[in-house]
Amino acid sequence: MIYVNNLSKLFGDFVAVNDLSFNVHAGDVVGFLGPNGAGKSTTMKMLTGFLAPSSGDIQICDMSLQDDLKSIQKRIGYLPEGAPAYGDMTPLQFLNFIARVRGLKGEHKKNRINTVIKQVDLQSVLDKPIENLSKGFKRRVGLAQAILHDPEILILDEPTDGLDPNQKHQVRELIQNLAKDKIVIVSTHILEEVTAVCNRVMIISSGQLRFDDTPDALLARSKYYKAVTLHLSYPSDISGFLELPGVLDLEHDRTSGRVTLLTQNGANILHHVTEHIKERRLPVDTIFVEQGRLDQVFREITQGEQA
Ligand SMILES: Nc1ncnc2c1ncn2[C@@H]1O[C@H](COP(=O)(O)OP(=O)(O)OP(=O)(O)O)[C@@H](O)[C@H]1O
Repeated sequence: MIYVNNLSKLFGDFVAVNDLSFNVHAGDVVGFLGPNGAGKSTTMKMLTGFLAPSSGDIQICDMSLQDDLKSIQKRIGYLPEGAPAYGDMTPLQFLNFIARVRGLKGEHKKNRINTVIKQVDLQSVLDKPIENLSKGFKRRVGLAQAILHDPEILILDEPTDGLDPNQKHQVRELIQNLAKDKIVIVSTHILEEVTAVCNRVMIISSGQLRFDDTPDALLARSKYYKAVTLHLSYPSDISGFLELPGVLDLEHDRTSGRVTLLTQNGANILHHVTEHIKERRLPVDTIFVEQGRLDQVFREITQGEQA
């Protein structure tokens, strides 16, 4: 439903987006990750028609973005970076204004405005000027305008930025509910958000696509995937762990007493480890199997850090 072919964007000589190609289909909730300046916002701006590509081609709903910009923009809801809005308007005035721009009328308009106000929980600030609202509420006003016309495609540039933990949770739930029959592309710096909300992860770095797969596949790339981490109550001889089948290496933090056993190719090592602990009567008070560490795998993919 979204086809992106060889998309690039140059600002002068600087290549912000470098030959990106990917497809996105209905039901995809894509987490768009990358370090600062990776090209996420620039890509989103091109997908929404706010920025013209230097080269490449975008097709959305069987239309070319270049030729059918207006029809495509009707199908897209976009929360730009920083959620800009007219600061002197109240959220209610702003949503009425956006509803008019989107061509909503009569009862339908009223119903949609009331629905989104409830969905993003704006009731308490409806009549305050947007410029006086907290960052979190400004973000929610931005989200409300993005979903007001019930678009098929939602492109959200850091929707949870500036929200408190409760609001973050609420916005993630909202995205999950909205995502059932839509395409959602959401950029974030919060790695855990991707596993909580998305069924697909795209990582870009220096304008290039470095990873495109499921959150589980991302975790499986981590050197800590299925690693066994345990805590020793007091220092002991742990060298025997390295002899166990499937154990590749061992990390030992002597200060905290934490030991992590890395596996060979994600082997299941837990039973060998627990047997060994029993045999040697090691003073282990906590033990768990790791899912993989997102921060480490993100660094590895974006900076080429060795596993
Ligand atoms: N209008 C512009 N003129 C010149 N350079 C620009 C312009 N817009 C973006 N850039 C540059 O392009 C690169 C990509 O920027 P972009 O905003 O897309 O990154 P990002 O991945 O969204 O970063 P962040 O996570 O910090 O928001 C950056 O180096 C940025 O400085």
